[in-house]
Amino acid sequence: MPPIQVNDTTLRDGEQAAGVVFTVEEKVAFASLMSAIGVQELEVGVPAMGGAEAEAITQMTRLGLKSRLIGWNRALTSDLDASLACGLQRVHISVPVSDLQINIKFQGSRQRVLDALQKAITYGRDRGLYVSVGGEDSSRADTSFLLKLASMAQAWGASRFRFCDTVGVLDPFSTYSQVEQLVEQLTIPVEMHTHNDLGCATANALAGIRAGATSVNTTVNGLGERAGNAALEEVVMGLKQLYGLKIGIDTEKLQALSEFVIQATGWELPPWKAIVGKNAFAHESGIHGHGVLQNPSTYEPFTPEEVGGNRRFVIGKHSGKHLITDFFQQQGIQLSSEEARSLLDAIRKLSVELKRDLTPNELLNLVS
Ligand SMILES: CC(=O)SCCNC(=O)CCNC(=O)[C@H](O)C(C)(C)COP(=O)(O)OP(=O)(O)OC[C@H]1O[C@@H](n2cnc3c(N)ncnc32)[C@H](O)[C@@H]1OP(=O)(O)O
Ligand SMILES: O=C(O)CCC(=O)C(=O)O
Repeated sequence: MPPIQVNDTTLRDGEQAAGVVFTVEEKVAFASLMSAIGVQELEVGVPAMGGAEAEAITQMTRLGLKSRLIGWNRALTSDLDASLACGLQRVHISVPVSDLQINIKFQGSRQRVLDALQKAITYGRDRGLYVSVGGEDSSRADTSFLLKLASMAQAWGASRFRFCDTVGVLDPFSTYSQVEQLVEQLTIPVEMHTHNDLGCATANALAGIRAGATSVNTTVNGLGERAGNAALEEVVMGLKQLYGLKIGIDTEKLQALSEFVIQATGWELPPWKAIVGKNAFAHESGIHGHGVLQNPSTYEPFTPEEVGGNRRFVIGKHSGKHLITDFFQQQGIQLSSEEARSLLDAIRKLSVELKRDLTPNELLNLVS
């Protein structure tokens, strides 16, 4: 596989999640953190919004970060002026490519879309900008128009084309075949932008990469419009675990990044969230505990340390004697197997009554 890069859009599509606002300080701190852990590119926001958004982007451009910074724009020269005013050297220009979206935004005229795109690309290139182009709603577009627009964008000077599954309607198989055609048609890199409306965002991002895309949009915790985007932590660990690709991002910082976004949004994650959820490395069940105590690989695909997390053993309704014997041993209490058996009955009873796992104190009280 060719080298893959992440273009993380937590600061743009992530913040578009209904109800989320990052402060200027949070945006700047997040960008610095992402740069420090090796994320290659950051889509930092929408300069045309002005105000605090433009202020945050301007501050980020002055930091001299290692990550490349790119701003999101409509196909309007006024949007590009706003990006230039923030000091950005890279711009992403988005145009709708499905007829459904073209009807809403370009009066149903494909030609108007092409004209606006040509004008915007030329305007950006004339000012020395790196130009990436996004085909909004690519997955629902007429394929021949998508391929035509992408080829023309390349001819007009675009340096990358973004394939967007804007409303998350593809599965990995359809993603693969659509992206494969784009990759075959273009000489510029293709970037994946996938949404999670059907729970396929990460799988589709990886399928696009398998089809030849070399850049991928992610957001930390999968934050983003509606059901969110492909999660940074899932895509990076997917590339590493499934394809053996280490893309230069320090995976041991994934947990800290996730916590940063939880703090900044005020939104907790479901405990079962892949990679960074509270239960991603937690074990309560007897059979799992028995296995993990001997060899964590029995029920863990990789170590929690690899993603900056912790292994937790939880004692509750589903636990078995090995797990509770180990817990009490760590408290300096040796249990015979009969004692463990009778304690297990008490643990189950109390756990059912309380409808949850037991705390260390509750467990010690049961013994005393
Ligand atoms: C799939 C995506 O996530 S796309 C990114 C969407 N992100 C956002 O919308 C967040 C930031 N957006 C904003 O702050 C505002 O929408 C702004 C500043 C961009 C524009 O605000 P407003 O001028 O108030 O317009 P509003 O948002 O109501 O409508 C969008 C306008 O952009 C036009 N537009 C939409 N997409 C494009 C495009 N790719 N190229 C050119 N024009 C476009 C619409 O046709 C509409 O035009 P109109 O003002 O002439 O009717
Ligand atoms: O960059 C684009 O063209 C649109 C990106 C986007 O947010 C989407 O399609 O969901």
